[in-house]
Amino acid sequence: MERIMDHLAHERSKAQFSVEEMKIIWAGSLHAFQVSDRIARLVASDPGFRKDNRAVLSRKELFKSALRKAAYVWKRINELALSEEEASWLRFYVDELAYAYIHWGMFVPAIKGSATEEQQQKWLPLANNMQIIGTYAQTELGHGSNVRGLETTATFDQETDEFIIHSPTLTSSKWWPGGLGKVATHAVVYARLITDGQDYGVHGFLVQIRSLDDHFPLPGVTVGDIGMKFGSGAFNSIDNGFLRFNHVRIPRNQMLMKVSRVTRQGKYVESNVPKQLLYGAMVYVRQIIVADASIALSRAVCIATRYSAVRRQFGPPHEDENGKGVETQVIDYKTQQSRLFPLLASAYAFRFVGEWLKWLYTDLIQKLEANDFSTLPEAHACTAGLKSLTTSAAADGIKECWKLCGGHGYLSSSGLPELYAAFVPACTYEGDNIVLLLQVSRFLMKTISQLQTGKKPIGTTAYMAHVEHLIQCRCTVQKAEDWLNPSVILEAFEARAIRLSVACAENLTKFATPLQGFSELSPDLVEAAVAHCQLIVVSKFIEKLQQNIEGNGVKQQLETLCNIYCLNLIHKHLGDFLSTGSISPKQASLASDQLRSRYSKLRSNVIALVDAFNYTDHFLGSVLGRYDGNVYPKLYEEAWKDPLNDSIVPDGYHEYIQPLLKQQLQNARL
Ligand SMILES: CCCCCCCCCCCCCCCCC/C=C/C(=O)SCCNC(=O)CCNC(=O)[C@H](O)C(C)(C)COP(=O)(O)OP(=O)(O)OC[C@H]1O[C@@H](n2cnc3c(N)ncnc32)[C@H](O)[C@@H]1OP(=O)(O)O
Ligand SMILES: Cc1cc2nc3c(=O)[nH]c(=O)nc-3n(C[C@H](O)[C@H](O)[C@H](O)COP(=O)(O)OP(=O)(O)OC[C@H]3O[C@@H](n4cnc5c(N)ncnc54)[C@H](O)[C@@H]3O)c2cc1C
Repeated sequence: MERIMDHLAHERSKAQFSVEEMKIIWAGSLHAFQVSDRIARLVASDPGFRKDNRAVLSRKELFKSALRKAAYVWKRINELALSEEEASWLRFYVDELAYAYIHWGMFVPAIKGSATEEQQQKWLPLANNMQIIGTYAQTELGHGSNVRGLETTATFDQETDEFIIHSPTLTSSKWWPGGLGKVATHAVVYARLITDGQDYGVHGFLVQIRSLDDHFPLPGVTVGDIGMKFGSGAFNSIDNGFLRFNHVRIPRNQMLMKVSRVTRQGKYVESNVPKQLLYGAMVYVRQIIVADASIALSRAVCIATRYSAVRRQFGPPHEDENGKGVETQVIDYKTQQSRLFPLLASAYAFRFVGEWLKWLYTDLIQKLEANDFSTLPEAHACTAGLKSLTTSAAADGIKECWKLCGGHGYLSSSGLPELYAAFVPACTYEGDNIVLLLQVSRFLMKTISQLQTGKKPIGTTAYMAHVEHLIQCRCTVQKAEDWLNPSVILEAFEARAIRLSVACAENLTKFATPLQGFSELSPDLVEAAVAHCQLIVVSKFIEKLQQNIEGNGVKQQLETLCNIYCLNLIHKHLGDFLSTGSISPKQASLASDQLRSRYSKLRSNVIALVDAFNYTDHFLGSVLGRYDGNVYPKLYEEAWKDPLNDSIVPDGYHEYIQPLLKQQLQNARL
């Protein structure tokens, strides 16, 4: 048997902590680690889940392959009688975007969140058994961010006890819903509710769009795919669709009636729950997207880190562990470290804030069930803000990782182009990132105005209670080591965040109306929101370190990562920290010194830190990120697999190359 050479073994031997213990920290618990590890291996060893040919498939082949895999996933879930938790891990590791993401991720949560108990009893078993396949049809051709501006109508017909769903204009066509184009049989459709001639705004309706017998669109329904999207593979395996209704009738009881309902007599009746609960599915998914951001970024970082340890360029002659003369590993260049290590730290930071956000969401749901809506505004602000912050950083980070791998990063076989193409729309879907930050700033301005009324800020805004101190406090750092003190870091971030918010609140008063002020100051408001969200990530990382963290050297590594995450943010947003007087130029320079020294401290541990993600080679899907570091032979092998190399002389030679060459030859002879 061929011995598998581990080109990264020397790197692994340098680690100063227990990788196995870190895997548990990354997974969240021993149980989560064990389940996810088992399912990851199950997927990796099953040829039915092969994905290495995705980049060369045509759109139709890619789509069909995604359909096949989705059906195979369902079959395996049933054959193996997987629990809900195991099934989620299976879908996750299969790593193929398909209609099932929207069915399970949005359609089912929308029903759970907005349907009455009775409606849930009818529809959830059908959806849970995949007897119907659903999509989430909110966005329209002319309206995405502005949900209140949706045009599709749902007009109540008292005579027949039905709603008539209609698309009055081209711009009212539903546009983008995943799984809609070719697969979904049902949709949660967001439409303006009209009864008794009055428009009550946007509500959710459950509408069947295709026959369950022959899959043809039902009468009055026009539906199709919106076309190819950015990048090969990636989102092209999903049929994002368009949908138009021509007076389609649905029974009255297919309005999702938890938040409000229409009676048999056509009377609109509000329940005692806030109307924002209609947007509940978005809060749920935004929280999941934060976890996705840490996964996507950590995948890219794992690839770039392993490859940076394998790749060698320039440098004074070194001897490797076998005494052979070699060039410098690119990971030892300080520029490479200053680009890569903050991304590694961010992956961990996002993991922990994602864990916390999941807790916040679970807590919200428990409170909502007890009719306590008090934490809804904060949960909305946190999910919106952290979704925005983490997806923007992860998308930029993946792109940086591809550049960190030089030319080879641009190859499909690096896995990075597809990862980028698949992840970058997360900056737009579930709310454009800027629009979401403006929601956060609205929440911050409201919190600040309530300080004057004596209302005590809670949760992630609790720091605002100390506004008087934070507005005038001075950072105490005198030497580089002082930057390792978590309370010093926290105070600097709190001071920057509150000073930016207070400046916005003061400036807003200078405008004739709040609307005008919000519009004029929106870039500043976005910066204040970013500062607040970064503070949340920083504080949750620091809180994580205060927990009981077991394992040889694990806590020390996490402390170093936390320091790098925070100090790099100070470095990147120095303008904010200096202009608000939160730190001085001298302290900024000490922060940079400390950051450099943290990179050196982390260096020998980075391969082990990416190993702790516990990603199989199947999941990573990258020649550059292989666990064994055996990059070059495998790149060469992959190159041979390209369809262009199926023949020695390419198709088209006889039509287009040979005549050209012959012509040139004849011309030369003349
Ligand atoms: C192949 C390789 C594989 C690689 C894999 C790697 C990648 C893995 C990724 C995994 C992918 C998963 C698949 C994902 C599929 C994507 C599916 C996408 C679906 C969608 O996009 S669905 C459509 C989403 N649409 C939006 O998000 C629209 C955004 N707009 C809005 O949310 C709202 O319109 C608005 C909030 C911005 C403004 O609305 P409006 O004007 O009505 O609101 P106001 O500003 O006036 O606010 C009113 C008050 O309501 C509060 N509010 C607003 N929203 C909410 C909410 N959601 N919850 C609670 N409260 C809310 C405001 O704060 C206001 O409160 P106030 O007290 O009055 O101030
Ligand atoms: C891959 C993918 C999958 C999707 N899946 C679904 C789905 O399953 N179901 C569904 O319903 N939708 C889906 N969507 C649609 C998605 O939710 C919308 O694209 C998103 O909400 C943004 O809306 P928009 O496209 O209208 O952007 P726009 O709002 O038109 O944004 C365009 C620009 O205007 C700016 N802008 C907009 N409003 C403001 C403002 N008030 N202040 C300042 N700037 C502003 C934005 O920042 C952006 O730069 C999907 C989208 C993508 C890309």
